Amino acid sequence: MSSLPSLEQLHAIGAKQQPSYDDPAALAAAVERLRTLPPLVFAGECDELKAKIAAASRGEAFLLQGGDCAETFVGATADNTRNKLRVLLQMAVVLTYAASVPVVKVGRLAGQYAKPRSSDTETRETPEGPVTLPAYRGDAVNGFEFTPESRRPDPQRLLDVYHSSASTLNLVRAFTTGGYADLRQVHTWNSEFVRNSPVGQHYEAMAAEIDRALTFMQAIGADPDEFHRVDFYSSHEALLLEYEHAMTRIDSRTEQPYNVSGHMVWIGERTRQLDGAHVEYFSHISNPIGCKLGPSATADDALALAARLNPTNEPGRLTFITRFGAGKIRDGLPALVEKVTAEGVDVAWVCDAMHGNTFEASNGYKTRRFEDVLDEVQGFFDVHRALGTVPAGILVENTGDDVTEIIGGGEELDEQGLAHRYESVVDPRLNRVQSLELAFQVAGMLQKR
Ligand SMILES: O=C[C@H](O)[C@H](O)COP(=O)(O)O
Ligand SMILES: C=C(OP(=O)(O)O)C(=O)O
Repeated sequence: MSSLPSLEQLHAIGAKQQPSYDDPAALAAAVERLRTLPPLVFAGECDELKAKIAAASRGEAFLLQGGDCAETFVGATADNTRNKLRVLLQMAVVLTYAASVPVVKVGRLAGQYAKPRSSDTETRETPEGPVTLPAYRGDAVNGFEFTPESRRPDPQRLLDVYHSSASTLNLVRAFTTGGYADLRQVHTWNSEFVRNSPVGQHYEAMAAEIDRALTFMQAIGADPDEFHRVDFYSSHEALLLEYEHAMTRIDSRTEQPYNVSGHMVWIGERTRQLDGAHVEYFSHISNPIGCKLGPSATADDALALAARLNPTNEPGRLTFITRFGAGKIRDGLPALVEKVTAEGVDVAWVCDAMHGNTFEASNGYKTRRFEDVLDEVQGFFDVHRALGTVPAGILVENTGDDVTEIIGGGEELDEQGLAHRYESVVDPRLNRVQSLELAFQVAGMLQKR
C-alpha cells in the first residue's frame, strides 16, 4: 500500500481511457472541491467486505455483483434505486435459499458513472452528412445527447457523480436497514409483472417456504437481526483518475489510503496494463479490488497483476473478474486458474458473464444472448469443478425494470423485441425476469459446487 502517488505522477505514468478536458482550471477546482467532501463509505466497511470476499474465495459464501452498465444522473431516482435493489435482493434470496450459502451483495451502483469506450469518437449520419463527436463516456464525463455541447467533457460532472452517489447510497442504506430488506418482505419484492411469469411463480413458491421457515424460527424464539436487514455494498470501475484520486483518503485507524467513493472498486479490461497508471493507483489503496481478465490475458499476466496488486497475498483483497465470452471460457480460463492456484496466489474468481458476449443485432442494437450469459456461467462452474477450485461469484449487468435489451430467456425476446424498451446508454442489461431466471440456474450450479 504505502503513500499514494500524486495525480500528476499518475498521469505521468500514462493513463488510458481518460477524457480530454479543455478547461484545466475548472478541472482543478472540481478536484479540489472533491477532496474536501466527506467520504461516501468507511474504510471499516471496506475491510468487512474484504473479509466476506475472502469467505467467498474459500467457498463459504458467494459474491453477487450486479447493477447498471452505466448509471445516469436522471436515473438516480428513488423508484429506480428501489427496483435495482429489489432485483438483487430477490436474486440473493434465491441463491441463499436454494444453495444454502450466504450471498455477499455488491451493487454496480452509487458510482458507476464512467465508461471506457472502444473508440474516442462516434460518427452519426445526419441530413447534412456524417457528424463526428466525442464518444459518450458516461455521465461522469459528458452527456449522452449527440450534440457538441453535450459531448464536451465537463469537470463539473465529477461533483455531480459525488452528489448522485451520495443520495443513492443514502437511500440504499435506508432500504437495507430500515425494513425494506426484511425477509418478511420476500413476497412484496415480487412485482405483478414477475409474479405472472413462470420464474415468478417459482419464486413465489420459494418465498412461501421461506415464510413458513421464518414463522417456525419465530415460534421457537429465534429472530436474529439478519432477518431484518442486509449488508449491501457499492462498487464501480475506478476509471477517472481525477475523481478516484480526490476520493482517496487516509484511514485514521490504519493510516492507509482507501478509496472512499465505493466499497469495492475494479480495474477494467482496457486499463489493466501492468505499467499503467490504474494498476499503480490500485496498488496503493486498501479496498477490496477487482481486476477484469479477458481472453487476451495470459496466466503470467494474472500472476504479475496479483504480485503488483496484492503483494502480501491478503485473502479477499483481489478478485479476478473473468470475462471471456461463452465461446472462449472453457478453453481460456483453465490455464489462468491452474497457474494462479499452483503459485499459491489468493484470489476470488468471479465470472462476468456479460462483457465477452456482446454483439450488434441486425437492427443495430447492442445486445447479448441470455443463453450465452448462462453458458458462460456454466463454463465457469465447469472449469472450477474440473480443477477443484472455487467459483466465488458472478457479475451481471442488470436492472430492476422490464427492459428489452438482452435477447432470449424464458420470455424469448427476439431482435425485433429489443426496440420495445431499450434504455441502456451503453451496454445491454438483463431485465427483472431474466435476472431471476439466471439466479435460479446459478443456484442449481451452486448446489452442485
Ligand atoms: O461496458 C463496457 C464498455 O464500456 C463497453 O462495452 C464499450 O463499448 P463500446 O465498444 O461500445 O465502446
Ligand atoms: C467496462 C466493463 O467491463 P470490461 O472492462 O470487462 O470491458 C464493465 O464492467 O463495465
